[in-house]
Amino acid sequence: MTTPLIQLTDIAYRYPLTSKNTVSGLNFKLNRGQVLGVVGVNGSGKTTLCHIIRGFIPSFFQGTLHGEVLINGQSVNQYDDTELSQLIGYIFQNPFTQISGVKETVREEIGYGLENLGKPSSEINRRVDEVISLLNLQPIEYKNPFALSGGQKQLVAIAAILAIDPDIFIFDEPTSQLDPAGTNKVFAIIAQLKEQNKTVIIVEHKLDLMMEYVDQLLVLNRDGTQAMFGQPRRILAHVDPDMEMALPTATQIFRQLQPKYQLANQETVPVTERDIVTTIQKLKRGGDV
Ligand SMILES: Nc1ncnc2c1ncn2[C@@H]1O[C@H](COP(=O)(O)OP(=O)(O)OP(=O)(O)O)[C@@H](O)[C@H]1O
Repeated sequence: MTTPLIQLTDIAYRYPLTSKNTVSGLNFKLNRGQVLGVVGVNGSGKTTLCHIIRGFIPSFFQGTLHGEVLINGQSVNQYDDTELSQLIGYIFQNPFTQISGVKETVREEIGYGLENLGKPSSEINRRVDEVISLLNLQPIEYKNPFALSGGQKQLVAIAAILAIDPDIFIFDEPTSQLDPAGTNKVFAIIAQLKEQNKTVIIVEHKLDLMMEYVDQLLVLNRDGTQAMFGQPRRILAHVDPDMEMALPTATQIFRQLQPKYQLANQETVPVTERDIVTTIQKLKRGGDV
């Protein structure tokens, strides 16, 4: 049996000076090449979970952490900082957090992570050129990172991580500052990462878009406990209506069609546009869904 790339066992964490756990009962595995979507209401602990996987907790945030995070079979705390930055790329929810503040151009900013890893300048230049062209950042290449809009900063933050080419990418709401064109660009990159067999964890409120790419879904309850983990089509078939969970449009349409066409509850439900179109086509032909 292959070792999962990421494995969480009985994770519970409490921030310093707080009286109860922010997240608890987290147990799941992710294999290389899988894309995990993380959903839950505001404050349910999505960012906290990302910090735990990246090892920022408890090294940076302190507090009380129970349980174990294994990356490739080794505890995340046993990697040194350089190894971890090369292994896991982290795109912060707030791109302002990610800008180093020590570089004067976008080009230098994008190469900064590689520079810290001690890469030769020829390699840094090659990688920076590649990601600038991938994300069409040529028009802002020589701008000061602080002069950028929020959306541009977000793309530069993503570019800097892509340049490092880690095995694992954690995207914490990567499109929060982006317009639809920028959002599509980010999802196109996620599709590419998936083709390259990278492992991706993404926190994202744009459920319909996210469903096109994720293999696994983790749903957090309001209190930071794990509600569900598994294949999206399966787990969304079993969402308790009392959970106040936002559902993808395709799943909502299916739920609305169920009473009209007397469709029994299924083991799987449509989660993408293509899923629901196929379901409707079958219904029109009078077939089973
Ligand atoms: N440094 C901290 N110290 C104490 N409590 C914190 C700290 N950071 C976050 N929290 C609390 O932990 C809980 C989970 O926060 P977290 O940011 O992980 O949730 P989230 O699901 O990512 O939220 P959002 O969707 O709003 O980004 C919240 O109640 C938050 O106020």
